[in-house]
Amino acid sequence: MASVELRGIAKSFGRTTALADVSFTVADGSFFCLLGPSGAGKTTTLKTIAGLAEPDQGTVLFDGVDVGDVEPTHRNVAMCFESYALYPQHNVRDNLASPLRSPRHRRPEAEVVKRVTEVATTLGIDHLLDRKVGALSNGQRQRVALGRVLVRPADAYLLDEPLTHLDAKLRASMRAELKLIARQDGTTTVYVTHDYVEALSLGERIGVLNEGRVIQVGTPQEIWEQPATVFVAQAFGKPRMVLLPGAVVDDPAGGRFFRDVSGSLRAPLPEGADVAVGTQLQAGFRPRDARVLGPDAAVPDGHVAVRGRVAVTELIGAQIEVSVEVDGTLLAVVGDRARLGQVAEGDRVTVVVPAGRVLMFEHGPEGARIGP
Ligand SMILES: Nc1ncnc2c1ncn2[C@@H]1O[C@H](COP(=O)(O)OP(=O)(O)OP(=O)(O)O)[C@@H](O)[C@H]1O
Repeated sequence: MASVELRGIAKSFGRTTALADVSFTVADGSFFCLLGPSGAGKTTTLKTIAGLAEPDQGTVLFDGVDVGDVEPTHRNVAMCFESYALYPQHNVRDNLASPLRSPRHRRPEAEVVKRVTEVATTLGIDHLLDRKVGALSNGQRQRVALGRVLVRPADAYLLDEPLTHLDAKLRASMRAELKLIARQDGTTTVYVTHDYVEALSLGERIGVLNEGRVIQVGTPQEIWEQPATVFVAQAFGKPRMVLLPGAVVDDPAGGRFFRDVSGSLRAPLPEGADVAVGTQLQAGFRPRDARVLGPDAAVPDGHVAVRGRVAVTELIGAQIEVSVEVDGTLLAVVGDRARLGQVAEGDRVTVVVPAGRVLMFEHGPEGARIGP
């Protein structure tokens, strides 16, 4: 086991910049999720850690030691790619056992059998041990590929979207298993995903990557409650965080506040924020934090309100999603069917949100959050 640190990694392929500036540290024995959209540079980051991609700039350190000159085979990391490399003509048992039979990591046969059985049982593929890999479904193959990584002790596991080909139910149970395995073994794990639910549920810390840059690193709670930018805020949560454009205005009673372009939302500025009058900002809140009231409802204490018209309602099981149009911006609210079920398309409504749940961001898709 080892800590893994990346310092200022840059990597280009021809004219494509895959990594512009990537720095983060994964503590020894911890589970780190790297989240980002397609093309963000997640796989290239993993390959750089594994030594399969040589950075143009920057340093990779294991336990504080620069591993720039250490060959991939000597880095003692186990990596699982999304496009898994298995031996199709061999059965599952031999595929799982092969890392433990290689000259470098050879183990006594009794230990190999024990370990293979354990891993196969954990991943729910023990009934497939005698089956040829070529005769498996994609989801089964993906679990074999993951098993090949987990079967041998390593300083770090590097997992690239290892659950994408599984159905939702299996993915959820594999997530739980993975969490258990990583905790029990205490192996440093870097887990790449573009699924925010996976990142939030698995990661002790999460690094958010976009266009080859680390935008924020933090615990799931920090990332959720204090997103560094609009990009991070909108990368987590479905429906996405709602953003209303507006500007800072003078409060005749003293101080300043935020007013959205429709003029109906007035929200306090974050404590300590020193933003000039006229500065364009965006107010953001999570659809789950909002409630829909009647058009003339009184605004509850400690809440802010915005008025609009219901554009669409959509039933999602016991929940209902209501899209409210406010001066050209669609604003999603999610809640219980029982609570929101009375709302009909075309209704005039008041959307209320606890003032403490409203975040302020600078203008633009990369706008930084203002406040502590
Ligand atoms: N071998 C390569 N040759 C040329 N360009 C590459 C190569 N590998 C990656 N890239 C480019 O670098 C960028 C980052 O790619 P990378 O595979 O790291 O992204 P990713 O976040 O893992 O994406 P995905 O989620 O789609 O797998 C992309 O623009 C990609 O096209």
